[in-house]
Amino acid sequence: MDILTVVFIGLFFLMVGYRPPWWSKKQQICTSTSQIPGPISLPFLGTYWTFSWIGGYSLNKVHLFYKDMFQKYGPIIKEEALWNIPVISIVRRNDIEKVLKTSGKFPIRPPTEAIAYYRKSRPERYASAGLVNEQGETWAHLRANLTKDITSPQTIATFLPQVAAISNDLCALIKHFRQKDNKIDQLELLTRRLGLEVMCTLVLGRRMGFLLPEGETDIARRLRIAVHHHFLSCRDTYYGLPLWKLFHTSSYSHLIDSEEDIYNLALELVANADEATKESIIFESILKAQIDEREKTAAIVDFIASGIHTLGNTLVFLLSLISQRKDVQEEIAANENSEYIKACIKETFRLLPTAFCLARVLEKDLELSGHLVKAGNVVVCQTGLACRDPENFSRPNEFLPERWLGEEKSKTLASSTFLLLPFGCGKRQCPGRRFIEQSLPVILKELVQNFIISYDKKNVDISFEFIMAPVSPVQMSFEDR
Ligand code: HEM
Repeated sequence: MDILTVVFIGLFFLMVGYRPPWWSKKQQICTSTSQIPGPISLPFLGTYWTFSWIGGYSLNKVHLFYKDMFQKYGPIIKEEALWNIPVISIVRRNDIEKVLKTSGKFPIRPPTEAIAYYRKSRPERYASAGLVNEQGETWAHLRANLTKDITSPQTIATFLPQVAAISNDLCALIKHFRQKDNKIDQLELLTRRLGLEVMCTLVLGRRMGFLLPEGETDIARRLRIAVHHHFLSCRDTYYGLPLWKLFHTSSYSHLIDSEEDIYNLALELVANADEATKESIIFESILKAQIDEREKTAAIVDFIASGIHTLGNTLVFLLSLISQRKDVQEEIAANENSEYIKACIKETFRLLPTAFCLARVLEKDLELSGHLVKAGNVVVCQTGLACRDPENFSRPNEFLPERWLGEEKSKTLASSTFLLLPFGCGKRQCPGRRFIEQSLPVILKELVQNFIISYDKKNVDISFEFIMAPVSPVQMSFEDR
């Protein structure tokens, strides 16, 4: 074939519109974030309107918004914050993997700006924005100095007998509070009291009595409420219009009030420290850490506050799912094999994660679903939705702990890589992960060995409160086994 024939054939294909696959693939890469689809963005205000009465979505159902957006626009979508700053969400596994794998030495999780701003305004109390919201070298210094013991398997193992004793107290409390028909009226309040007792025991080294049947102590109630308000005001300042930068909005005032309450209550708890507290491994390691003195109180506050609702809500989700399957409860009660319980917990995190997405600031330019996204952009990995995608898991909306066991296990583990990340990923992942993963089986086993748990509803109603939370009140039955 001479050169003229090749040119002629080439021209012919160009004219009839045929393009080889490699050609169209290259051509499809959009190089500007403005080409990423998403809801209409208004000048200056961006896409905030979607969460108003015009848009029809509400912040407490933000997960439904993302579900609809991916259905409407495809696997990559763009929202715009104030000043039209893009926030990109992705749901495909290979995109999520790319983003999480490119994190460098100091991964950047977008901070809760309002907290960072407030803490900066109180230099007499705070030396930085704290472990959760700091970045770069300051974050790495805090992380290295504060998390060694809380992530150590040996240290955690010493706490497990206390976790068992606390779970026992929860069972006694359920027996005390349940009605004649075995129903507990607001289960979420009891599980958060458990979260409070567990976290204080871990950090302060002594039992606080927050689960005593004579009623919630004043300090426990105030701390539980302050942490709840804190999460809600974090959500409102983070996702709402950031008017708090101009003046003290009501959500910013709530945030400050709750930060102050939690700080003062934690100080009160520390001030009442007894010998046991002083001997606590975690408490001692915080006091000895080579960090600014102010960081130590902030760390105690952050550790206690991080665990109360995350643990309490996860437990409600777990119980709501196993309540649908009596056979699973029988298996847990009878089974000495911890693999089965771990499978139930994994399946709960897959279906009802308290943290349903992971955000990062991109450190490198990346091609995500046909779009070139530049370094510096905020990308949100929607892992919760990806875990319910039939492309990733068969029968994705069903609670099937079996998928994590036996023959199915390796297939499920392979398909869950970079998707099932309830505690995040990489250097910034949750330092409480190991403690929660070891404690939850102890708590679950204790409950299931005491009770047959049932729930009238098929699915627990969830609300976004900065983390996922069950809509109050959750009524469940606890019949003696
Ligand atoms: C069910 C319980 C919990 C869940 C689901 C959970 C989830 C998470 C997630 C998703 C992150 C973000 C990770 C990332 O960006 O990669 C995180 C960060 C964090 N969590 Fe947890 N968490 C739980 C319990 C705890 C507990 C008990 C503590 C107390 C030790 C804790 C302390 C923290 C801290 C300090 C960070 C910030 C870490 C950093 O940025 O370096 N969490 N958690």
